[in-house]
Amino acid sequence: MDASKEHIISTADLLEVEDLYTQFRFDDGVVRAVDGVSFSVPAGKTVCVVGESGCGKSITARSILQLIDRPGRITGGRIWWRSAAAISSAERSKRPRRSRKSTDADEQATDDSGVDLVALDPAGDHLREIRGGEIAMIFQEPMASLSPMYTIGNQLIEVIRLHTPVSKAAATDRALDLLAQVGIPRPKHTMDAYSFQLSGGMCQRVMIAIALSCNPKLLIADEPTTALDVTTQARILDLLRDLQQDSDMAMMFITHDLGVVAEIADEVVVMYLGTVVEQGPVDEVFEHPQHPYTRALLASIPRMGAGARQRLSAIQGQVPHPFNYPQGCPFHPRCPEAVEGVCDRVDPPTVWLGERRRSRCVLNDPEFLAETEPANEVSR
Ligand SMILES: Nc1ncnc2c1ncn2[C@@H]1O[C@H](COP(=O)(O)OP(=O)(O)OP(=O)(O)O)[C@@H](O)[C@H]1O
Repeated sequence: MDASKEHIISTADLLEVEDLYTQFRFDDGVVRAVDGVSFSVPAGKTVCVVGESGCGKSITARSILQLIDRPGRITGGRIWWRSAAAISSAERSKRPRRSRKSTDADEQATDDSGVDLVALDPAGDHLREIRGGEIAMIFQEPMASLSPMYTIGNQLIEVIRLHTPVSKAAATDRALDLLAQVGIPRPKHTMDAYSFQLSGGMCQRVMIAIALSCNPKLLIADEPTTALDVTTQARILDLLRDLQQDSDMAMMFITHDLGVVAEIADEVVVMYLGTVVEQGPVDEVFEHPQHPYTRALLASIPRMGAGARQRLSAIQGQVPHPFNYPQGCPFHPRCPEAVEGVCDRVDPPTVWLGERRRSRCVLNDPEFLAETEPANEVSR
């Protein structure tokens, strides 16, 4: 096992994404949406994934549950799911098959410490049980995720009964409890409403209730507040933070807003052009950012009390389209600290700066930089 993997694997990690590649293949090129991503989510903690638009945050999240539309495909890597249920299911899969529909792919996906979600049969029972059961996901557009054809109550009851064998009456009681838990003022009234009769904020609360209905171990939230007004955004964030703190649920929260990260994250994963450029405990990353991209992102946040005339520094240039993936460090064309002849030529090494802290930049590895600089190569 190489040194970088030793750091990633920890028994406390519930989810471990290991060198994940997801690509969209077209006649005229390949979009390398996720290009060798590794990170982990510890049980009960909130990990925020940040980066500008198009950096691969959503495709990483969707890859976890195999929700990638064609022509997209996971082309490499593993995604270890290590909940207690996944581990006991791994043990079950070693016994002779019984009633549960377990395919060869599902059996091969398991080892003693969990299940590799990438290797599960996309149409098999195992992935279906995990999706919406142990791992729930909420999206940016709550209205689009709810059906306008059925009442909120019907949709909530259906999800509850899909994953738990309870009577309709018991599912109705649970639905009412969940609506109250997510702060819906008149749960009984809302049970009979349709999504188009509710505000965006109320729809997102309903989606959170649906997500929580099976007591997930991990909630993946893909920019869940972006489509909402600022006040509603703050309320939904408070709700998610309270729910997460009251349970042992872990959260993977995708956002481009570092203000949100500062409020809710335990750890942060900074993505750029399909890669993780920096990762670590949120306080350490915010106080001592190691990657020039993280520094640029942080410099672009407006600061309270800096006065009306403060200048926001925008990051120069744009995220290149993954059809035009630059050679060397993916950030070098926009990087104010790029080293000519190095960053435009070689892949930056991943440098571990602590047990859960790393950065992917030659500046963090002076030895590698010294060895790679063109002047040194000539003299060798
Ligand atoms: N269905 C698709 N077909 C082709 N390319 C896609 C598809 N979906 C995403 N991509 C490409 O994959 C890359 C990563 O996209 P992704 O949606 O993960 O970015 P993101 O960081 O979540 O951005 P945003 O914050 O705007 O949601 C982008 O270049 C995007 O254009």
